[in-house]
Amino acid sequence: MISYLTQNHFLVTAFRDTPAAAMLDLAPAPRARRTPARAARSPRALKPHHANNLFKMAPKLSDYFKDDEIIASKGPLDRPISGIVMDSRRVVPGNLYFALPGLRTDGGEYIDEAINRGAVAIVTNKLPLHAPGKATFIQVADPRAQLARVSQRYYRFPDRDMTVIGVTGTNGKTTVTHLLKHLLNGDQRVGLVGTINYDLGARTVPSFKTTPESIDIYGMLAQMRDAGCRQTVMEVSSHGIDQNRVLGMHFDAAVFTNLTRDHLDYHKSLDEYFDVKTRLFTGKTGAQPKLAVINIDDPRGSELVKRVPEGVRVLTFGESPSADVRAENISLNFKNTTFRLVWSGGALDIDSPLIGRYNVSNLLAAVATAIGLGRDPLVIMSRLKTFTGVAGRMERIEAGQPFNALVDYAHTDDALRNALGMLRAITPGRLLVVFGCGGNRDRAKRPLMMRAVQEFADYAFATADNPRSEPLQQIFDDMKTGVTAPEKLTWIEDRRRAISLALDMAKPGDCLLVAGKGHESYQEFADTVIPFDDRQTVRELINLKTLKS
Ligand SMILES: CC(=O)N[C@H]1[C@@H](OP(=O)(O)OP(=O)(O)OC[C@H]2O[C@@H](n3ccc(=O)[nH]c3=O)[C@H](O)[C@@H]2O)O[C@H](CO)[C@@H](O)[C@@H]1O[C@H](C)C(=O)N[C@@H](C)C(=O)N[C@H](CCC(=O)O)C(=O)O
Ligand SMILES: Nc1ncnc2c1ncn2[C@@H]1O[C@H](COP(=O)(O)OP(=O)(O)OP(=O)(O)O)[C@@H](O)[C@H]1O
Ligand SMILES: N[C@H](CCC[C@H](N)C(=O)O)C(=O)O
Ligand SMILES: [Mg+2]
Repeated sequence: MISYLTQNHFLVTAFRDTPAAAMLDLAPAPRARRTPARAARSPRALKPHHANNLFKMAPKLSDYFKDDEIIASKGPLDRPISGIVMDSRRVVPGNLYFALPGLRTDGGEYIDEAINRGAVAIVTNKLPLHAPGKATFIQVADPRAQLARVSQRYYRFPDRDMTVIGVTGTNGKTTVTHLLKHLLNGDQRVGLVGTINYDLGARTVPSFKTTPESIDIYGMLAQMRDAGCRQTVMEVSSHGIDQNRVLGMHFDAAVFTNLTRDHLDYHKSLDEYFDVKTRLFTGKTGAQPKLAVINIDDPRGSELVKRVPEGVRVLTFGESPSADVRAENISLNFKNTTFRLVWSGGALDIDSPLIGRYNVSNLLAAVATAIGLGRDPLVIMSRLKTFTGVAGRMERIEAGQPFNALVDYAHTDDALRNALGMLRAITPGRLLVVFGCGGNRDRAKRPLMMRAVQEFADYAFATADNPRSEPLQQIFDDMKTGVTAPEKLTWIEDRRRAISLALDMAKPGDCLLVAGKGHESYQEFADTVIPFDDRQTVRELINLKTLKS
């Protein structure tokens, strides 16, 4: 459990390892049927024989499992449950606890705790020889996969009540989902699940995982449905696919942005990372999408097109002349991006404040998806005009300083190369960078990120970016192996001080990029998370320095 103060000074208690739904009460109870207890409380109290009938109708444990999903069981299967949970610490009386095997521990270790807290049923991959107490035990082959199936049933298939769009790829998921939400927002409300927040229709809450656990996702989709959302856009991370967090989800469209190096701490190789992403398009997540929207400027995208099964409609996008939806006459500058978007049905002149060539790709992805789903191109065009950008993605900080200052979420070598390459081309003065590498993440990307920064920046400050439980010195040592120009680099552990020194160095005409944390409002250490927001810090420091001078 991690406690921290948000920038607004509200105490937020983040159970990073537990379902956000439990923590933030994101998951609604499934819409109640008239159970005997409810019926007795209601003014239209039922006669006893009606109550008996309703009791028979109340959902039971067995209603959430198909016979062939159960390998063996002990105890009654016809008992009602009060909710589903995957963390023993969150169990309340009447719950069904899923004991999931994990990378660090095994949920099976916490079965006794779950039962002590009142769990009435346990799903596990190994049945205990002597089942303790009166709880029902259900043995299944893959508890994580079963969790998704049960969650989907428990929340009554909310994905089938709305148009669901899943966006995957190494970079651009957040940008494309926010763009899509903006484009599709009209008569019908649009829900969103992703890195920055979860928009549930009636309320928006900060996010704790890009793609949350299946129990959270289905719970959130149920809330969106109840709030009147008929569409939802969702970032689908490779962890999410691999851990069956979206198993069984009916995607109306699946979007592929790109694939570059990341997360090789988790995936064995780039090929395996790609194979995992591919599952979203081939039906290996349980259901084939109706539409696949794929970036063919990326060689992995062209490969993906070949893997999409027949029956899934494919719409390709990119700068490539063979793309179904393509960009022509691209013009890039620091203020806006313009291009002509061409597809078989016509052409649109795009003018967007999103800067950088990669944003042409993001804009194509979003517009191609909206067109592919049959939305009116003229409405798309008019909505695009009012899209101002995504928090912490090339976000400009204007505090009266005589140089450009930007905060961006680039945290891979590819993203850094793109972001810095773009800024290099439009910066008359020097390009200064503050950046770090995340702890407990892909160690091998660290030297590559350093190399990318050294290639483009005139001067860089290497600092902390969520060291988590790794010693910062170890992260720095990994980064050091990528240093090519030590004279253009300073190591500063404290991120605020690194930003301060970079601001001291900046002169008119220069550009400062603070990369890696984007919208994040915290800095995560081994056992504490402190409030930290790059945007706020840059603004504050500029104001302080202006006052002093
Ligand atoms: C690497 C990774 O994805 N790890 C996920 C994995 O953790 P794990 O296998 O280590 O789980 P574990 O700690 O061994 O615990 C096993 C089970 O025991 C349970 N448990 C544990 C302790 C206890 O007292 N009681 C109890 O019941 C846990 O709830 C869990 O279900 O399973 C856990 C839930 O079962 C996840 O919360 C956890 O995500 C961690 C927090 C995480 O940081 N994930 C990141 C890397 C992630 O998923 N990121 C992607 C975005 C990536 C991108 O940028 O593209 C995301 O979608 O957010
Ligand atoms: N299409 C793209 N191609 C390459 N780089 C991109 C692209 N879009 C955005 N970026 C870079 O990657 C950073 C992250 O973008 P974004 O948040 O949209 O990606 P994401 O896929 O959601 O990332 P994450 O997996 O961390 O949630 C941006 O700040 C920018 O530097
Ligand atoms: N979704 C990414 C975000 C990385 C952001 C960066 N600030 C870091 O902590 O490495 C991850 O969890 O790997
Ligand atoms: Mg994201």
